[in-house]
Amino acid sequence: MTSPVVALRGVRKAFPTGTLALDGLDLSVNRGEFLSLVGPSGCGKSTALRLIAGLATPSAGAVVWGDDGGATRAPAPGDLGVVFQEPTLMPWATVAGNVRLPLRLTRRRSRLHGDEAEARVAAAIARVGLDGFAAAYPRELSGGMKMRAAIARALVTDPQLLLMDEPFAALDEITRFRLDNALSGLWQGLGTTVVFVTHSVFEAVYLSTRIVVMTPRPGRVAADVTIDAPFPRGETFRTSPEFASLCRTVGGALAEAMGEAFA
Ligand SMILES: Nc1ncnc2c1ncn2[C@@H]1O[C@H](COP(=O)(O)OP(=O)(O)OP(=O)(O)O)[C@@H](O)[C@H]1O
Repeated sequence: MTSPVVALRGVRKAFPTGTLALDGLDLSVNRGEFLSLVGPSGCGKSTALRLIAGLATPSAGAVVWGDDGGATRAPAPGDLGVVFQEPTLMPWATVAGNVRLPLRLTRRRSRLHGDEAEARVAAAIARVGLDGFAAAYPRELSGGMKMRAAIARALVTDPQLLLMDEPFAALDEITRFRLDNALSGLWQGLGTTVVFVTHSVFEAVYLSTRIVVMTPRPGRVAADVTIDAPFPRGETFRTSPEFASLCRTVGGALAEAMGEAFA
């Protein structure tokens, strides 16, 4: 029996410009899963993520948290981690200073003492493979390292849900593969629920336990595909016939959603 962390129920989102981004979107995010959203450009993937993050509100329908039978209780600060395509680090602060920020914003609630907060920051930095860079400034880091710092910052509060909007899209392919591996390892180790937006069917299949394919705008669910290949999934999986077959299934569902034939 799966238990939802959050569900979008009959969600519609219309912007004041007249754009109808989402209409009739029903999507449950189950505890512990790695869920990817794929879909044509402009179908409302980021909008769906922003609604879950509480950065926007639905025009109709509801965002329902937990098993509370329909209450729309928003999560407490620190229960959510968000990572965008741009790492958005504070340039004047070190890696440790950037990673510490969410703890400073939520410390009163979590009553973390200074030492405990520092230990959490150090652990988060180590988790993403940035040992030795705690005192470095963002300008001293590569694009991949900046993204690792952004992930450490998102994970430092041990969120129950991690939302990621095309986090690796701007990185070169080798760095992207490395970060996919690092993220997959983190997810397996932490048991956090992840919702991940990507344009890459390959990346979605490699990382996910489930992929939701969305229709063109206004977005809703076109297909829901379970990816039940075992973890860890290294290069052996990436080059396997099973991987190729799953990519064909998801690619086919995407082409169908777009009303195209998939060769
Ligand atoms: N704040 C806004 N005001 C007006 N229109 C918006 C706003 N945010 C998004 N949109 C529009 O809503 C639609 C969905 O946008 P969204 O960014 O959610 O799509 P997406 O699937 O994430 O796109 P992409 O894959 O290209 O990143 C688009 O047509 C976009 O232009």
